[in-house]
Amino acid sequence: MRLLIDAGNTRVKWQLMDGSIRVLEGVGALDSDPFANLSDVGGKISRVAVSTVASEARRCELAEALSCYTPVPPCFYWSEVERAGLVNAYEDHEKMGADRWHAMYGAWTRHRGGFAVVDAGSAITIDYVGAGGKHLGGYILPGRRMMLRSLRNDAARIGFEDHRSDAGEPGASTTECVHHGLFWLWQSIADRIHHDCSAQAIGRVLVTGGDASGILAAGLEAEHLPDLVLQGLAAIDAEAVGRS
Ligand SMILES: Nc1ncnc2c1ncn2[C@@H]1O[C@H](COP(=O)(O)OP(=O)(O)O)[C@@H](O)[C@H]1O
Ligand SMILES: CC(C)(COP(=O)(O)O)[C@@H](O)C(=O)NCCC(=O)O
Ligand SMILES: [K+]
Repeated sequence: MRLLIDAGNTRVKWQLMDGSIRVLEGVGALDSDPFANLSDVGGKISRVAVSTVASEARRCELAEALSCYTPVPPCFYWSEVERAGLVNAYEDHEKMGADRWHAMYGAWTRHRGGFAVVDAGSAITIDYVGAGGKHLGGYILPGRRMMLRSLRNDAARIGFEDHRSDAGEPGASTTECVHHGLFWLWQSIADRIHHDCSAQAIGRVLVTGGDASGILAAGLEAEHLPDLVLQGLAAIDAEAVGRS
């Protein structure tokens, strides 16, 4: 069986696959033993494929954590210049987060037309791909927890409650101003993505990441694929096995 891992800055997401069947899955912070559910099945793992954007130290910790469950060495996959007609816009492709490349490739394996990929994770990334597979570039913005954390930590007099809100009207308390402000920002991001897509004749938006449902609630018209990074990673790993 194949273990697929998407290690983001906040959480590790994994799926254990038997061919195309998902046998087990898990999610959790690296420090909270996210692979605990693998204890009974570790011996059945024959391949481990990883997409990570965490630091080099965290990458080593991940490999260490995995070694408690399987002796199979993890295979790390990174951003590429090109794959099967999908062409990276970055001059220095190694600088692009692996998750962005794998999410775009997951989208590319599903839709050969143009698309936008929105990954609302620790950071929010938006990437545009034209109909011919050319990556047109993207954006990186702070994500929900990052924004709230910076407001809490970097301003002395912004005290607010934890509170999820799907309201974007002007707030009448600090808590409302912060949470409505976040939703209002997401509404603006959604509008802007729709605008960019129509300007570039992109007809499809795919969204993934821990805050995908929040961005959808803010009006983003998109297909929600929570495991898009793992889908791209799975396709790339399968192609690597096919070649060997
Ligand atoms: N249980 C959770 N723990 C942490 N973040 C969560 C959780 N549920 C939703 N989120 C949201 O998901 C975002 C992180 O998304 P995720 O896809 O896990 O990030 P990453 O891929 O960067 O690890 C956070 O901004 C947070 O608002
Ligand atoms: C932008 C990201 C932090 C998003 O990762 P995430 O928030 O999902 O953990 C990650 O893709 C990354 O570290 N990128 C490197 C810089 C770049 O893509 O240009
Ligand atoms: K991610």
